Amino acid sequence: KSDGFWRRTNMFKKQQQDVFEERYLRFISILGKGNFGSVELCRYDPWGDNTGDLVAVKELQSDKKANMADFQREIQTISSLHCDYIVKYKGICYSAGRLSTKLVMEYLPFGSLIGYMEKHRQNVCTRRLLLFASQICKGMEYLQNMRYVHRDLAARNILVASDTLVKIADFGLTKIIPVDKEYYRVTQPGESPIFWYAPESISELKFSHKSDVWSFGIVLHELFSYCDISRNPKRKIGSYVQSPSMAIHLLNLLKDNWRLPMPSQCPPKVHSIMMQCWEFNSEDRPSFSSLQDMFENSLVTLNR
Ligand SMILES: Cc1cnc(Nc2cc(F)c(C3CCN(C)CC3)c(F)c2)nc1Nc1ccc(F)c(N2CCCS2(=O)=O)c1
Repeated sequence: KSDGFWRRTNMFKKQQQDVFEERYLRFISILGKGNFGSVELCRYDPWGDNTGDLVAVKELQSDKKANMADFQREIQTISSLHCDYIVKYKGICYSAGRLSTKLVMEYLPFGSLIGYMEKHRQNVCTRRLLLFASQICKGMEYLQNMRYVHRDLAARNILVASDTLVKIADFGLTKIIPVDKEYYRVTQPGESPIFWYAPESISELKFSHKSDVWSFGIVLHELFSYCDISRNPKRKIGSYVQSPSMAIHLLNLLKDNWRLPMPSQCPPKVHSIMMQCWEFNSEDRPSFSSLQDMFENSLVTLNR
């Protein structure tokens, strides 16, 4: 079995598969709703005196039984990940009444990176953007070592734990790369906006660590554009609109070597890293470990 397999199965680390009792899970507010289901802020308060922990609880839309298998896989995935730059799994809650399972995770108070950047864009300096970028890169390097492909890396799926810490969230589309292959081919097109997709993912539905690197380049662009999608040229070509003709249009643009322009006040070195992530041929793109070195160096030079 591959080393990724052994690490995932936690043969050596007793899985604290904590079960949370629904009666102690006190609803506070809805954090987000989507086609995936919903994520709620709750307090797990067995003592009933408000001393319990705040937790983020994700549950499937009850009518989406079809996704139950996907949700089970998401729970299996997130419970196997132990990394400072990935949102932490806390346990599961079987809600008897609704015959459904809820995924309990740590609560990150600052919300999604997009909301955070919109709110704090005035005082987030380049050094902090590079810190966030290198943290996302570390999280992705860890995922790669576990032989997982995220497949939906985007600023909307990055959460902010504090002013100096961001974490990767939402493993709903994450797949394991089989040991004998370098990529995962999905059977039907997903629902994610093709804006974050590598060319081979658009044209052949192929996903690999190198297609995650392409998406990481897009996240870099989002970071250094302060997640301001209004100033985002690809929005104009409507790549938020999912349609086959749009995919062909985007693919031809990429084949003609069109790429997102450098965001204003983005350091040229960071732009060159983005361009390396956006090499048309997946094998020409850097790995997350070599990207990590590039950030270490740029953080150092920026310090001087
Ligand atoms: C696991 C987790 C831990 N902590 C947190 N904290 C968190 C804290 C917050 F104040 C907010 C907002 C901030 C803005 N005001 C207006 C509303 C609440 C917030 F949205 C989140 N959220 C988590 N998950 C989560 C929540 C919500 C989600 F829409 C999505 N997702 C969406 C599609 C991919 S997604 O799965 O990432 C994941």
